[in-house]
Amino acid sequence: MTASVKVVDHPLVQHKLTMMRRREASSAEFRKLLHEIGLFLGYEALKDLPLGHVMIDTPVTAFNAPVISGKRLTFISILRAGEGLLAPLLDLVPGASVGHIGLKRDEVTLQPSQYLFKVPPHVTTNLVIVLDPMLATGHSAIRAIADLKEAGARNIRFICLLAAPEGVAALQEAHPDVAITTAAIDEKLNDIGYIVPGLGDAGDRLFGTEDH
Ligand SMILES: O=P(O)(O)OC[C@H]1O[C@H](OP(=O)(O)OP(=O)(O)O)[C@H](O)[C@@H]1O
Ligand SMILES: O=c1cc[nH]c(=O)[nH]1
Ligand SMILES: [Mg+2]
Repeated sequence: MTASVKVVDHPLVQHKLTMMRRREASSAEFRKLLHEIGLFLGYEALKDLPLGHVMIDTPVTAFNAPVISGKRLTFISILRAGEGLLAPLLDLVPGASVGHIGLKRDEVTLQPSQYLFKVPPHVTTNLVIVLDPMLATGHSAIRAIADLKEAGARNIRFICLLAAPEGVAALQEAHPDVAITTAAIDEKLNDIGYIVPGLGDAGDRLFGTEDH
């Protein structure tokens, strides 16, 4: 069975995404908006975390109160652009462990090459959330998740800001066990592998490295 694809269509998310897509949005605006949307995406992707209970004292009474229990979390940032989602996810779950996978897409072949793979040992037992704003051909996400499985990860979810239908289909085909949470599925890829209408190169826009 194929895992779910959840599009977070909340008006606040859609509005903020529109602001990000604008050519004239600065890196500072882009980063801030990605952070804000990342909080909503994380909220949605983690909504089934199991709860336990602990006894606490409020100023009024003792109370058996809900707390997150059981699942420990590892966030995996696909460099560079994943860093823009890592920060809001760590705001939500400060105690999560963090791994980094450095991938750079070749502009001609559209295949990613890996320059870093550094993940904590608990990926084998934790719930692993892979973060990358862009799911275009899907090659980068597919490679990252394959390498995480090779490292022993078994329980993996993927959060992105924006997906192409081609990327969603490819990721579902390669990793049918991985649920996807995104703010939008756009129309298509263009002939150089960019999401249309998209927002351009997320890494460059986050870090201000686009060609001038
Ligand atoms: O689905 P795909 O076709 O693989 O494309 C998506 C990948 O491309 C971008 O990274 P990029 O290679 O530009 O690296 P960067 O984050 O350093 O800019 C993006 O952040 C994804 O990792
Ligand atoms: O549209 C795209 C496709 C791949 N990577 C990006 O950053 N943007
Ligand atoms: Mg890039």
